Amino acid sequence: MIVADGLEKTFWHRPNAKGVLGSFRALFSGVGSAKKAVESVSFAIEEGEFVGYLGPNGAGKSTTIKMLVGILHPSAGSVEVAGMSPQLQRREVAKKIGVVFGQRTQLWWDLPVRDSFEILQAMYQVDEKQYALAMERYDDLLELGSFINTPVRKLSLGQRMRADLAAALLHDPAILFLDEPTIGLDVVAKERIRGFLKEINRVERKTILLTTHDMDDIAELCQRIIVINHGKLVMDGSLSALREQIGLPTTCTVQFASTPQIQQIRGIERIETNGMQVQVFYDKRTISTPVILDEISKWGDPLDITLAEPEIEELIRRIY
Ligand SMILES: Nc1ncnc2c1ncn2[C@@H]1O[C@H](COP(=O)(O)OP(=O)(O)OP(=O)(O)O)[C@@H](O)[C@H]1O
Repeated sequence: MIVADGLEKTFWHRPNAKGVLGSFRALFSGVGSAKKAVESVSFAIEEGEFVGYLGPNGAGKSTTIKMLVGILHPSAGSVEVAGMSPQLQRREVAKKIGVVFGQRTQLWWDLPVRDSFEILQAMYQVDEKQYALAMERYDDLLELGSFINTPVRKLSLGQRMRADLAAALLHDPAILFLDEPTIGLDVVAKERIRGFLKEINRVERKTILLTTHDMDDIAELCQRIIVINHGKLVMDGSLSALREQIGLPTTCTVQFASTPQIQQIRGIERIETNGMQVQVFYDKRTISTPVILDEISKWGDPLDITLAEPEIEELIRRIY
């Protein structure tokens, strides 16, 4: 469905020049430096997959998406979306894809939401029957009814995102590219968007590629994650594979009745204390939980013991 093969994008940064003449000089002087925003990135995404495309700020995520949807031309390598080139067959590819950039809207700012939808209907040549079906389905899932006649500029961020998602889906594309669709939303609005995305992936088998900095988006939605850093692909696999690969520590938190007499335990990663609370970080592949509990019981009287598997935030932090 989506194939990136040795994908690269180099941007040319020129020094700041003063005035129009200076800008022209800078343009033709050849002075400046090349910045590889995306470097030799390859992956293949099958129909119906829900993939998280992750990386720290400036890693090259948006640049990749822009090449996948045909906005940018790769400096090297190739892209295939629904069996076509987004650069050479932009119109045909546009019919197969829906795109949402969380930071920007594709709707007309001063027009009511419904008018934007009708413009998009005409642009994508969606027939009346399909349009009515889409409206019914997405109104049901996204509850558009309460703001369908409101100008886009008056919508809350959550409402705007719901309208943008419906707009991206009006022409029933098989593939969705979502660049930070939950950015800036409150917890309830995020949950609503996630529920919607899960539904269209599961029921309609939409293939979804999502960039996000929200760890709950990843945990709840993505069956597979691809991580890039400094433009290069550093990981591609399931979350559980990632956990195994990184080998992050399990945390055992113990609350003692009185100040514990802590002894070092061989083979653990580290111990952190906070008053009468102690946290032991260990890799279960090296040392078992019963051994840890046995050692801890020698330190004093535990009031409460909790075990926690590595947090997804910590996993991602380690890769970055
Ligand atoms: N049009 C451009 N011209 C020059 N440099 C650019 C351009 N677009 C992006 N870059 C640079 O390419 C690099 C990757 O940017 P990109 O926007 O793809 O990162 P990102 O992973 O999406 O980051 P974020 O999470 O902050 O959105 C950055 O160093 C950025 O400054």
